[in-house]
Amino acid sequence: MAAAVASRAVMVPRPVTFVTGNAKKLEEVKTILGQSIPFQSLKLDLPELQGEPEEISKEKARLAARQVNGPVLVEDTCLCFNALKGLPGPYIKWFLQKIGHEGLNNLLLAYEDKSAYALCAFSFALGPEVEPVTFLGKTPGKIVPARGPNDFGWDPVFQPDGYDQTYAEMPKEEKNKISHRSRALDMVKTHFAEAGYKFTPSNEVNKCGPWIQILCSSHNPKVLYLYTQVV
Ligand SMILES: O=c1nc[nH]c2c1ncn2[C@H]1C[C@H](O)[C@@H](COP(=O)(O)OP(=O)(O)OP(=O)(O)O)O1
Ligand SMILES: [Mg+2]
Repeated sequence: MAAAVASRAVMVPRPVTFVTGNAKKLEEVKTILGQSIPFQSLKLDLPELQGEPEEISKEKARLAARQVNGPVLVEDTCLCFNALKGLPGPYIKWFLQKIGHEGLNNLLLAYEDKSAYALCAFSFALGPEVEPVTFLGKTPGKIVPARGPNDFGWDPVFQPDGYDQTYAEMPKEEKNKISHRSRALDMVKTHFAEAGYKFTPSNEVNKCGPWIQILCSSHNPKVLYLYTQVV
């Protein structure tokens, strides 16, 4: 059976590359994905569109796929305040840089509603000619005065619903269980599983390094091999 599939395989000798300029994101993605979707990473700060999170993420994937000329995974993260109708949203990076944690709290001073949600939009593109698919993960919570270590973005000011700790105060494993990022990655994993991607060790490939094959199953018209690298 496996041999029959392999004989119809179209080789795509490119790894899935996760493109990000953010080392902390990469760390979480590595931990959450584990060995389920092995990938390599490329440190690149891609230009970002203005607009809705899904479109920003898709456009990042298109740019990344052109740069890498192969399969890519990217993500865009938003922090959305309900009292501000979803802002700062995708612009959180610049708000955080300019006004910091205290400034983010101050934005909500005039409102009783401190509720917010963290949103992660992952996009996966098989290559520069293929339209990306997007997966959204959302975690509701509220904005609080900063608590906990200040080592990842707005983690100290975001307290997810049902917890009395901020993202920053939680053990990493706890954040990774409930985070916007892990929820979106669950959908990425499901997509890979439903599309029929299977990880099959290949002796051929293993000879050239720590590579793993993803075998895209027979319910796709073409059988693809994607090579992904464990980093
Ligand atoms: O789980 C998180 N917990 C706290 N802060 C976070 C998280 N995830 C992203 N962040 C920060 C990074 C950046 O200040 C902004 C998102 O902007 P965003 O454009 O998606 O990230 P980025 O420019 O750092 O990396 P990339 O090269 O992948 O676009 O929120
Ligand atoms: Mg960015």
